[in-house]
Amino acid sequence: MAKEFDEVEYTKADLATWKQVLSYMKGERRDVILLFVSVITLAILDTIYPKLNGIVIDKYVLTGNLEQLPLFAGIYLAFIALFGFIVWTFILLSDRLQLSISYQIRKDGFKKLQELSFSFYDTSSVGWLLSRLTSDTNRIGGILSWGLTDAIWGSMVMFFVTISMFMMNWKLALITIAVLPILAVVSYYFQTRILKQYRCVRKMNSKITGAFNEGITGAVTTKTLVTEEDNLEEFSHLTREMRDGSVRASVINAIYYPIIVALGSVGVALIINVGGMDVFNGDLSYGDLVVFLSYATLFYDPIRTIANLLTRFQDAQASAERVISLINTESDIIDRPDVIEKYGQIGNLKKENWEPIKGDIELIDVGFHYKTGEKVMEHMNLKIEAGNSIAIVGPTGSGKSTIVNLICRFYEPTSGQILIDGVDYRERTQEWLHSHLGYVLQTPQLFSGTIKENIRYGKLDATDEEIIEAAKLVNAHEFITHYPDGYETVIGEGGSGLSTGQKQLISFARALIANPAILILDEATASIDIETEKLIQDAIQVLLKDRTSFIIAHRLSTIVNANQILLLKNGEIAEKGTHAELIAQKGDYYQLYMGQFEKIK
Ligand SMILES: Nc1ncnc2c1ncn2[C@@H]1O[C@H](COP(=O)(O)OP(=O)(O)OP(=O)(O)O)[C@@H](O)[C@H]1O
Repeated sequence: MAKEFDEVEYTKADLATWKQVLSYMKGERRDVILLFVSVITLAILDTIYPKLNGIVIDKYVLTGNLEQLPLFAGIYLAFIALFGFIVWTFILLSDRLQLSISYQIRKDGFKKLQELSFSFYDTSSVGWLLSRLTSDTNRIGGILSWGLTDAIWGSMVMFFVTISMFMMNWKLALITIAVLPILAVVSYYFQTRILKQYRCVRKMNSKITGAFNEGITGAVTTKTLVTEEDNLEEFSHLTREMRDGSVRASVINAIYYPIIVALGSVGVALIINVGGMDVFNGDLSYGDLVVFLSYATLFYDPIRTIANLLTRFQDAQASAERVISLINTESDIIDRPDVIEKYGQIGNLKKENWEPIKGDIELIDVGFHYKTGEKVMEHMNLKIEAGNSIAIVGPTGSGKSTIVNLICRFYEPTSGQILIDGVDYRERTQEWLHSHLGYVLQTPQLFSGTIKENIRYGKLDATDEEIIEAAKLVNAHEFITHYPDGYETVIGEGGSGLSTGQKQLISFARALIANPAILILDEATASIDIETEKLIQDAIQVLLKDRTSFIIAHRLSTIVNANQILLLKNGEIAEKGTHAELIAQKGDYYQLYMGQFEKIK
């Protein structure tokens, strides 16, 4: 089953995962050290600041020694300036660390997505993958930068304040610390509940994103099926649940904060009570009492931060597991080490060892089943000589796409062999095969950019002349030059602004300029006007010339012109031959021809 948009599963901390996540900080060693130093310095300054107040009260205010106050004003100013500088430094460093970690994880994730085979995409939805590379990576980056900053600052403040308190008055120090366990338990209790609500809100948010996605991509279908009202009701239900979850989180927050403040006040009240007596008895100065009151607040504050961090860590743990599992996913189709050694891999292609390709293809006893399904084909044998075109026809689900996916090595046979120029294609790298392979999809995939750029995707170093030549050969030149900007015309995402036929012609030009030895053409079924249809039929013949081609064919002209026709039925080659031979056989192809192709002649 495809993974859900934002599957939320929470597990215990896993050291191996965190070790791998922490390795992303390796390159940032200098920033991490600087961050540690600045946060520890901040905690020290936080501890010193109340002491300054105590000294001013005891030494100058209470003694009336006011002439020294301007000196202290100067010290305060210097202190505040240093404080500001440290805060600036750690905000900058934390942000930088977060961005850099997220960037590196995202880069590795994207690289992995490029490497993974088709079978991976059979079970992972686009939404699920997007969540991994966006919100999950942000969460990991956040916990490693801001989370770490908060944790170090919080624990260091508590550490320095505790030392300072014990140095001043151990009795008051113990009273301050006594409130700590109650605060910690209460904070953890509430933070866990708040987090639970936020998870629920996030899950709803993911579902809403999914609903938006489906609403936008399926807008036409929704309208034609008149399901707007049902969709709206479903969407309202999701947004209501999200609102309710957010309100619940706010309510818990609203209860939590007064309780924390009240508990903190209990600590402060105890200090005033006991400390007041000590001042009265002369065991404590006024200044130190004021310092203790400040310390109580300073000491309790990090509890909230740390409790919040502990719960956020659980979230980040789930994110880390999902992202790391994605990054560690092994592709089902991998080249053998000795093959990589000889032919290289992306980043280090050893093209000098690449044999030129002719385009002979042979399937020997090929059997195949998808990971999740039953056998799609068994003992398939087929031999195609270089330069020949094969039209594959057959009912839906008969295995047409499967056979071309196997030839492209998007999937590998589960038994048997596929030979290219007499050699098992696993003896060479995927890059070798794919660089000699062109695939024109039924729905042409165009990218936002100019028409020229779209054609150039086929051969990145193509000259403008080559691009125009290719466009001319596939009958695209004329309509392109009709645009005021010609080849520089900017087309939108997915080729919006162009008709289906025009998109097809551009994708033909792109395939032609790549000049692959093996071409796969999934012919479009969409009917287009007669004039464009004729242009497309002619362009297909140009495209197929002198290369081994497989066409999942729907047009009679393509089928008739093919060197061989394969009629597939339940993953088997039911009939094979030229059009004339198969018509003469009066078998299934004949029936199909009479019943279906006849109409679309
Ligand atoms: N990714 C997949 N995972 C599991 N089973 C699959 C997958 N793709 C196809 N199948 C199954 O394999 C069989 C052959 O499918 P295939 O897509 O090759 O047929 P097809 O002839 O191209 O069909 P169509 O004309 O509808 O595109 C079908 O039974 C299909 O359900």
